[in-house]
Amino acid sequence: MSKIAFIAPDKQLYLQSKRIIRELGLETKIDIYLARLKRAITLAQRLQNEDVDVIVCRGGTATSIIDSKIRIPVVEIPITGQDLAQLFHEAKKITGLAAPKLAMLAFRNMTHDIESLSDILGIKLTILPLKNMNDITTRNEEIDISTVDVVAGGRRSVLLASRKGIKTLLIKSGDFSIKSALLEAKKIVLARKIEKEQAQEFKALVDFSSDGIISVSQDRIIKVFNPTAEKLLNLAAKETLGQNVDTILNFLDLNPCLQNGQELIGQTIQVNNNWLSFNIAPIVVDRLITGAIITIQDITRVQEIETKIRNDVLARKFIAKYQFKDIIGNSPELVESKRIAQEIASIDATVLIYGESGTGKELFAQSIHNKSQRKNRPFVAINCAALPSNLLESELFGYVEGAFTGANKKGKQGLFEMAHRGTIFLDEISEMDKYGQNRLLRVLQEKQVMRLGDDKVIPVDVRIIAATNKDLIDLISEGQFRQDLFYRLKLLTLDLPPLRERDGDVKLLALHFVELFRKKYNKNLDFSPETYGFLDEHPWPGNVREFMYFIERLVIIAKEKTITPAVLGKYWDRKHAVGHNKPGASFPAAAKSEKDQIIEALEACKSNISRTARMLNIDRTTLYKKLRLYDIQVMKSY
Ligand SMILES: Nc1ncnc2c1ncn2[C@@H]1O[C@H](COP(=O)(O)OP(=O)(O)OP(=O)(O)O)[C@@H](O)[C@H]1O
Repeated sequence: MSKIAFIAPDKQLYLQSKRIIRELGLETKIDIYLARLKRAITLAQRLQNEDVDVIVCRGGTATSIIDSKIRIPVVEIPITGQDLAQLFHEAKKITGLAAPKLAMLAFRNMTHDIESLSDILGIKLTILPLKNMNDITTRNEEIDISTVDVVAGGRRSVLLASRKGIKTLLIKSGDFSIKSALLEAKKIVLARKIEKEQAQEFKALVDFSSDGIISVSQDRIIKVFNPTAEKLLNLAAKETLGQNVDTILNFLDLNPCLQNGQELIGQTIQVNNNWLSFNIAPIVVDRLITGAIITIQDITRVQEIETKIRNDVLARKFIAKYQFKDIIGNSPELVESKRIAQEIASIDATVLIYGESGTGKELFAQSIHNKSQRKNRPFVAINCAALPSNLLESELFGYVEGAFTGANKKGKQGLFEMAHRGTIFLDEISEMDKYGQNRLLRVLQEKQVMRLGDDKVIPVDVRIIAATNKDLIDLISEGQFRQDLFYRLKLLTLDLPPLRERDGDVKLLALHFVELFRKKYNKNLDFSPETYGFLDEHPWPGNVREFMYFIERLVIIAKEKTITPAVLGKYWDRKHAVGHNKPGASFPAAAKSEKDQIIEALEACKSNISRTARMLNIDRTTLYKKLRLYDIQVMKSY
């Protein structure tokens, strides 16, 4: 099948063009057909489907094919100056007049420049333009025999005119006209080849792009819908191509782009539970907006890559290491807490953990994360009491370049962004100030964060586990805590019992920690059976943490191999006993000022906050407060 099809409406033109094509040596490149009007249209449509690049045709048949909305170009055989000169010459000959009055019925596309030529040749010419085949009859009826000497036109026009008794001339295409049409067709084939190659390259680019790409025409019809767009929007291209974009992407406003050429960058929209980023740009041809290109990115993917890079770069591993099996304890209270926590793990909702300091709130939070569907995603923990409120906010929500004095030049990703798809553990939530609470509430409500100093929202999918050792209801009544935030947080609550209420757990924990620290410090040490009972009597106000540090210290400093209650008394830490010592085992409280005591303890513990708090036998929150109260600077970061 050749790329050029010549459709001759009559036999004479068929034979003439066949000869010309042979003369030009184009037999293999051009196929010739004989067909008129309706049959020619059907033929053209078939040829278009058979990959023909261009059709060559003449007169009314060419007009009819073009009108049939065929998609491939149709080259019309023009009426050239030569054809006209020949026609006018014959008109003079058959009328015997020097200046015959000639009426020409011709399709408009055939009559370019005819009028100026008729002036030069001294012919009185009236052109009766034809829009379609029906016009032939109407125009013929309009011809006034008294004012016309000759009628020229196609086969049908000539037939009707001769019935009126007027002299007629058939407009014939000369060889030159046919050749120029064939050369034009050859040029088109070449241009289409280049165009097709470019389209192929463009298609490959679009098909393999990791971005979704949609192209829309000025009249809002979808022209391109690539495979990534299909995947991201969960729509098949065959259902969207040719459709109005407003019915398919009704959440996008294309007016500013299609009407004013406005670009839109990074509009984030949630589609089918996926956060997607949309860019819209106009297609401008010769300063006219001819359509728009929409590109789509999966934010989740972008964020995942960003988080991964960031984590790799910062070597910050947001990993939860504990699991439920690491939580030691057999007491019914603890067993029940573990049971509830495991139920909670399977539900993807906000959790609020209540428990005194050191009861294992973070341990439970990590275990919940590790048993949840988010277990392969980040677990990010932050203690809300550890940082002054403005720093806490920038840590949690991030900031943009120049958001505040001292802000990192390039801005910073907040922990919420880093925790995307994972869990964030907000310990000591009661210490978050009102601004932080407002922002947190927005995150919970809208599932998006806004960096400090920014006006762009970043969608985040984070499960929040908050913990407190304070009664939030008391804080609400004091106006310190937002009630609406409280209700949002307490969807699932978990109460952790203090160690003093866990029957039998002290012994289990003692065995566990002795084993742990014996290995760690390579010491051989055991407890006598009575010692467990002795340890059990202590209220352990700092709960498991306090107990764990106590055993660690004992393993390090005891020189005896077996720890009896008497040996225990010997190593009972005096400072450790301030305030909450076991009844009857009180030691004199230090006479130093509280500030000095704290500074001394900080030095002894190399600024380790947890150890310092343990040494002073206060919880970490209280220590942070006292540090602020006495304006004590801690050199090492905590
Ligand atoms: N049941 C337990 N079994 C083993 N280790 C425990 C248990 N409970 C707590 N721990 C250990 O005690 C320490 C304190 O636990 P964790 O930090 O989870 O307590 P917390 O309630 O979050 O404390 P705070 O409120 O002071 O932040 C951790 O080292 C943890 O591993």
